[in-house]
Formats: sequence, C-alpha cells, structure tokens
Amino acid sequence: MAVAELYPSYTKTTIHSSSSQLSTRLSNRRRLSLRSLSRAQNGRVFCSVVSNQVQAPVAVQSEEAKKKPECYGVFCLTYDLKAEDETKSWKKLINIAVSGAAGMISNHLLFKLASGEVFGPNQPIALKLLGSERSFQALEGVAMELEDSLFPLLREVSISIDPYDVFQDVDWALLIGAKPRGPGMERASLLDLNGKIFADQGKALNAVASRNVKVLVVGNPCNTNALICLKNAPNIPAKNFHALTRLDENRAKCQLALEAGVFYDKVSNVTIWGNHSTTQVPDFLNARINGLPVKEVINDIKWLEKEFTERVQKRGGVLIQKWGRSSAASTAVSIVDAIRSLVTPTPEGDWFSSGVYTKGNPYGIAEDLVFSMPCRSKGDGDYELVKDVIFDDYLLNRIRKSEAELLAEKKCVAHLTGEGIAVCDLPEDTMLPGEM
Ligand SMILES: NC(=O)C1=CN([C@@H]2O[C@H](COP(=O)(O)OP(=O)(O)OC[C@H]3O[C@@H](n4cnc5c(N)ncnc54)[C@H](OP(=O)(O)O)[C@@H]3O)[C@@H](O)[C@H]2O)C=CC1
Ligand SMILES: O=C([O-])CC(=O)C(=O)O
Repeated sequence: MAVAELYPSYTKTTIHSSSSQLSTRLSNRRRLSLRSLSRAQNGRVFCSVVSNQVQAPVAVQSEEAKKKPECYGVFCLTYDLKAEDETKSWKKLINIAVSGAAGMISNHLLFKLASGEVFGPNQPIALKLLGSERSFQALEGVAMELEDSLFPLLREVSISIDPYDVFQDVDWALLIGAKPRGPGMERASLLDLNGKIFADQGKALNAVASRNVKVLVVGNPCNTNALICLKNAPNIPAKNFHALTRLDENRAKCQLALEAGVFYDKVSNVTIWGNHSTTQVPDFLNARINGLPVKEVINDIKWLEKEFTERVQKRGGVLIQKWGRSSAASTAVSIVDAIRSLVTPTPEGDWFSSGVYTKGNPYGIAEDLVFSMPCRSKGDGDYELVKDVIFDDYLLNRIRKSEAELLAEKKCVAHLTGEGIAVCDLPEDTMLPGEM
C-alpha cells in the first residue's frame, strides 16, 4: 500500500529522486507530514502522530499488496539534495532487478551495487528486489539495511514477490535466486528444481523488461538456466543473456599467479570455456602471465593439465565442504567484475569470460547453447567474441566434453525451452560426485 493511499490528501508525486527530479514537488506542508512518518515499510506505514495531528491507521498488508513492488521506507520520501549542483553530472537513473535478494550472494552484492562500485560514481540506481513468500520478511530486513547505509546513489528500493512487477522496465536483471547445492551434490542435479524458476522469469522479462535488458544468470546450473531464460524471452536479444563464469576465471587467475609466484594482476587473457561445472575448461594455452604465454612461465605441463585444471573445476565443491555452503562473497565480487566488464571498455589485448549464446560463434561450438567463451566489450553493455585464440588437441577435447554435457542438460529441460519432451541422460561425469 502506498503512502498516498494512507494519506489521500498527501499525493506522492515522485519517488524518482534522481538529480533534477529531486526538486521538491510536495508542498511544504505535505513534505513536513511525510517526513514525520516514523517509518514507511513496504507499504506498511507505522505511524502514530504526524505534524498536522492526523492520526494514521496502521495498515494491514494484504497478500495482493505484498505482490506489488513498493518503494521501501526512506526511499518513498522526497527530499532536497544538499549539494544539488554536484549531481548535475549524474546519468539517468537505471533500474536493476535482483532475484534471491534475501540470499547470501545478494547480501554482499546489493551493497556493492548501491555504493557506486559497479556502475560508477555518476550513476544513480533503483534496486528492485525479488523474493518469495518465505523470504518476504528477510527482504524487508535487507531493505532496512540499505536504508541505514545512506548511499547517495541509491535513489529507490522496492521489494516484491511478483517478477512481473519487479522486472518492469529493468535495465539489468541479476538472477541469483535459486537453490544452491549442498555437500556432495553436482550443480546439474539442481536442473529440475531451479529450471522452472528461470522459465517463469524469462516470460516475465519478455513481457515487461526494457527491450535492451542485460540478464546475468547466477543460480545454478547457470548455463542451462540462462538458456531456459532466453528461450522464454524471445523478444529480448539472446545476446543479452549471460551465465556467470567470472568466478571461475578469477579462481583460475589466482591459481596461476600462485604457481608462478606473481601477484594475480599479472595474469591476463584467461578464458573459461563451457559449462560452470566440473567439465569447465580453464584455458592455460591462451592465458598470459606478465604478457608471456603461461607455458613459458609455468613449464610443468602436467601441473597445468591436471592439478591446475581440477583445482579450478572443483573449487566450488571444496569450498562447500569446508564452509558448509557455497561461495557467496567471492561470487558477489565476480558479479561486480562481470558487470563492470560490460560497462567499461576491455583493456587493450585482454578479454573476459562469460557464458553467452553460441549462435554464430567462430569456434565451431554447437549452436543454441549458453557456453562460456572469451569476450571483449566497448563498455556499452554489449560484447563481441574474441577471434584470435588458438586451440590444441587437449583444449579442443576438453571443450567437446563440456559441450556434450551442455547438450545433454539442454535435452533435460526441453519441456522448459519449448522444444518438446525432456529426455534426461546426463554424461556419467556430471552425475558423479565429481567435486567430492
Ligand atoms: N554461477 C556461479 O558462479 C555461482 C552460482 N551460485 C548459485 O547461486 C544461487 C544462489 O546462491 P546463494 O545466494 O548462496 O543461496 P541462498 O540460499 O543464500 O539464497 C538463495 C535464494 O534463492 C531463493 N530460492 C528459490 N528457490 C529456492 C529453493 N528451492 N530453495 C532455496 N532457495 C530458493 C531463495 O529466495 P526466495 O525465497 O526469495 O526465492 C533464497 O533466498 C545458487 O543456485 C548457487 O548455486 C553460487 C555461487 C557461484
Ligand atoms: O559450487 C557451487 O555449487 C557454487 C558455485 O557455483 C561455485 O562456487 O562455483
């Protein structure tokens, strides 16, 4: 329920509080009254006395109201900026949807988004948080923490359990909400449970999101979930969908740096090929350390093919064993990296990995999959695939294995992609407790 519904005489004319829109549109009297509200929480306005002595009822939130995204607390208020001049260089507000917003990864990510670390210090943002019945209260808690953080660039926060409301006009959709695996599980065993979430969310994005929305799927198994999502959103370019493999790239860089005895900023051109699973291929053939091919710096080929490769492939599973739950902080950091790679130009000669749609790829990888490949961006949100990469038999064989796994996963979800009856026969490796 909106503030205006509780106070019909106080029309809330704007909650878009970015730059010039901040000019106060409420009369002084109205503003004073709104400021006196002790708290407006997702439509539940806890209010006893306002300045003009109106006794407000405490609204009871209906189930229907819960579904509607509502501005949250302080983000419902209109207020003057102290130094409005400083905001003249601000860009147009962008809308960012985050699903699983009450989960572990989001708990790290949301504060990075709000701080300006992701989209830059001139980019005001609106956060649209998607949860479910079971997480609704937790979402309110998250929104309260965002309020208390006083981020200047965070102009709006709304929470809802309805993707059609949350995705309305969004420029970015960060799809994190999905069950994580526990110890001893493979990510592919989440296909059944999580796949449907991404079919539903694809439909919602298709219906209401910005036509140029960029979608980053994090929930596992993220490649096939991204495929499901894009298949259910035919009006959004398939190129706009990404599956997060940046965490794997970061893990690979760290291991190469460790072995070479250099700091990890000296490692570049690392591609993760394929699936975000134990079949993923961390590419040491094209990677560089201090600008030199990795093999010239680390000449232990056995280590590269076996220890390095497996360490990266199984890093997520080992972490679950140690911590009891899947990586959250480093995943949030890698989401930041993944987005920043699309909104800032890629450094000359380098590239980054992302799980993207394979149609028209120059590497001969089967079309119609979401496969991690090397990308470059001009910083406009779009990307192109890198052409000047080399292959040897080892790399090609490994890529084929990951491709086979993704083709099998795709068959398992045919009922969710509109491609008929699902037949699920995953390659043996995928079903083994490969990360134990
Ligand atoms: N691609 C990558 O590199 C990585 C991907 N991941 C994946 O990201 C996803 C989220 O991880 P994380 O934030 O740690 O998980 P959490 O369990 O902390 O949060 C996940 C959120 O997903 C929602 N959800 C939807 N369906 C279910 C379900 N059936 N069971 C439980 N939760 C569900 C819940 O929110 P609500 O109730 O609001 O729907 C929950 O808050 C997982 O799938 C995980 O495997 C994790 C690390 C790396
Ligand atoms: O391993 C998991 O299930 C979580 C994840 O995707 C990762 O840490 O890479």
